[in-house]
Amino acid sequence: MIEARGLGKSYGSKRAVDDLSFTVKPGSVTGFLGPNGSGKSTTMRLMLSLDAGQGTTTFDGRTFGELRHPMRHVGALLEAKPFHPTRRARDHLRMLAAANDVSTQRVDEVIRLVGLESVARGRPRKFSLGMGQRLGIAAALLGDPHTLLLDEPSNGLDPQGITWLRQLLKHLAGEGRSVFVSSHLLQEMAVLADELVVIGRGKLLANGAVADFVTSSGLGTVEVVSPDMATLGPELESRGATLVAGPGDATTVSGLDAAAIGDAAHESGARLHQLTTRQASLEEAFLAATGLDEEFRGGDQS
Ligand SMILES: Nc1ncnc2c1ncn2[C@@H]1O[C@H](COP(=O)(O)OP(=O)(O)OP(=O)(O)O)[C@@H](O)[C@H]1O
Repeated sequence: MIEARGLGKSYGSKRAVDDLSFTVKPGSVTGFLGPNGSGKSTTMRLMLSLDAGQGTTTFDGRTFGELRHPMRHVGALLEAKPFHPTRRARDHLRMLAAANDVSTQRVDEVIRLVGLESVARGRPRKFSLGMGQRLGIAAALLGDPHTLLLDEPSNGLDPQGITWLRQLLKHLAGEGRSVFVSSHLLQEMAVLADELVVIGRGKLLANGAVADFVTSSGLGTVEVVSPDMATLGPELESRGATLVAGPGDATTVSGLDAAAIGDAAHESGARLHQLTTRQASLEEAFLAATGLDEEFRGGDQS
């Protein structure tokens, strides 16, 4: 279990992270989402006491600094290519292993796990971004930690690599570990994460189950087909719904769920031929939650 309490950090007059508190549960993948510059990387550095700032983060009750062999408790990937360009990949991992009392056998195990066997004796200088990420992930996994903190681990991975990473992180969470992972890829997060921490301009916007975040956006709609729409339409509007014609002969209703629409149809004597709930996507919910908190916004295409 990770518990972050009152995290804060300013750069000059800019408040990059502002009184941020959240929890990350074991046995699940927790996605860390926020627009560009919202403070994700700063938060992760604060959690590991790599930046001076306010607040505390505990990992199963202890701060990072209190852990005797930190790598055996918390594995972290914070930036792309965090290794010496000319030190061979395997030697880099062996050095980290030695410093943390981890066996050489484990070094070879993680090299296999991330699929770098064929280049393990090569120098990272020649690695692609994706290969570098795999080496960073290998380093994070070296101490077989109970907690993982990964900043944009899918950066530079190809589609097969992203699928591999998803399966790996789900597997690790399934073993009871806490996995905290930031990503810009919302569609990937939608299939990877069970829980979310969402921030905007350094402040917490949401912390909870992905499904609750999407439902609470209120962006879900219901497609209704009824031969008695002339009766049902005004009835739904009087109950607070908004109606839009289509698709096809359906009417798209927002503001009421399927049960409320079914009740309204029953009470007004309207026949229902179809009632289809359409959930909002994580992307729609994220954009609705962070729309006003976006610092860097591209221009409209016109
Ligand atoms: N070393 C620094 N000096 C000054 N300002 C900084 C520094 N590092 C980060 N910032 C500022 O703090 C804010 C948060 O940055 P951070 O990198 O934590 O955001 P992020 O959510 O990780 O961004 P991205 O999604 O683009 O990687 C930004 O406005 C950034 O400009």
